[in-house]
Amino acid sequence: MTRVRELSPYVELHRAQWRELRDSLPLPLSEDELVALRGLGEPVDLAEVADVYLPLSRLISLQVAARQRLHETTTTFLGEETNGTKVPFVIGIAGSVAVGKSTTARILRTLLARWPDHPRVDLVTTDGFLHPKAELVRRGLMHRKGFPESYDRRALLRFVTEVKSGAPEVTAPVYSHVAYDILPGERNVVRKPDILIIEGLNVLQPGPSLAVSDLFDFSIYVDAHTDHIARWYTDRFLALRSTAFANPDSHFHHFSELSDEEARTEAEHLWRTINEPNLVENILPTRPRATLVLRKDIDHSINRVRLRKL
Ligand SMILES: Nc1ncnc2c1ncn2[C@@H]1O[C@H](COP(=O)(O)OP(=O)(O)O)[C@@H](O)[C@H]1O
Ligand SMILES: CC(C)(COP(=O)(O)O)[C@@H](O)C(=O)NCCC(=O)O
Repeated sequence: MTRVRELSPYVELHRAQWRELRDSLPLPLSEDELVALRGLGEPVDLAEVADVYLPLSRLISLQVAARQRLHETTTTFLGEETNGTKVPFVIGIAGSVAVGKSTTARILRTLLARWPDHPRVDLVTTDGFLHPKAELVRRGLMHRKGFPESYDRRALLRFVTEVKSGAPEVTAPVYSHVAYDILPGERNVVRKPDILIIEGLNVLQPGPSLAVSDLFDFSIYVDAHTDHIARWYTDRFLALRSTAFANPDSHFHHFSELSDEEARTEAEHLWRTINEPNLVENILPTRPRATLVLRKDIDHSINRVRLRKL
């Protein structure tokens, strides 16, 4: 194992080194199951699940048990009964638009739920905590979607606090890419999970006071070269013309008729004016805070893993 440098809190491992840490765990996922978890344009294969995600699920599983013992220590110190109650273990997954966070989150969710010690794994995406469209318009933030100020950060913090406090049922709002808005009356319900995964662009942002990242027990940053992500964003935009944009109800339906060249120009404009500045100004600066960084090559494959060990 190579150290990044002396006295560094990180260890950086090539995939071949990280793979060894699987410790002969069997692969509990079939090809068909993986296909159902993959997002548009995400080519992750079973070899990557075995090499990258299985060791990761083993590390997290060990940390879930250790964290539980730590909570019990605090409860005992306070003179309270432990009663065997478990505090949900919270994992944050951050990274740019179009880097593949949602695929990472879904694979991890599925693998973690196959461990007997923590079968109840819930996944919530932070787009549900975007302010509704009318509020974004009122605040002049329609071109800042995904920036920290476009979210109701207090509601997100309250949501995770309630889940960690053991509330029997906590609900989160639901965002729709089709409506381009929060869906009124729809809620995601979370009922005392063993593990909660929170996935979103800016989940690792620190706050002026307590931020949601302060409640994470483990965090993952999905990383790639900015120019590569720009290409993935454009490629996905082109592919969305015949999938999501083809839906007449889609907010972006007018894009479905664009030629390749027109679509490329539009995607590059959206990338340059919204998603790249958000990545550079807000998301990338949070990378050093992540417990684990998954670094992708231009072909989307994960080739390096950086773990914070201190
Ligand atoms: N305009 C859109 N219409 C429909 N689906 C979309 C649109 N933009 C993104 N998506 C989907 O939403 C999910 C999240 O995308 P994104 O926020 O870019 O994160 P990531 O690519 O890192 O998972 C992906 O599955 C993507 O395919
Ligand atoms: C909905 C999003 C802000 C991502 O939300 P997240 O779940 O990461 O908080 C993003 O996918 C998005 O739609 N951005 C707007 C700019 C664009 O469409 O490229």
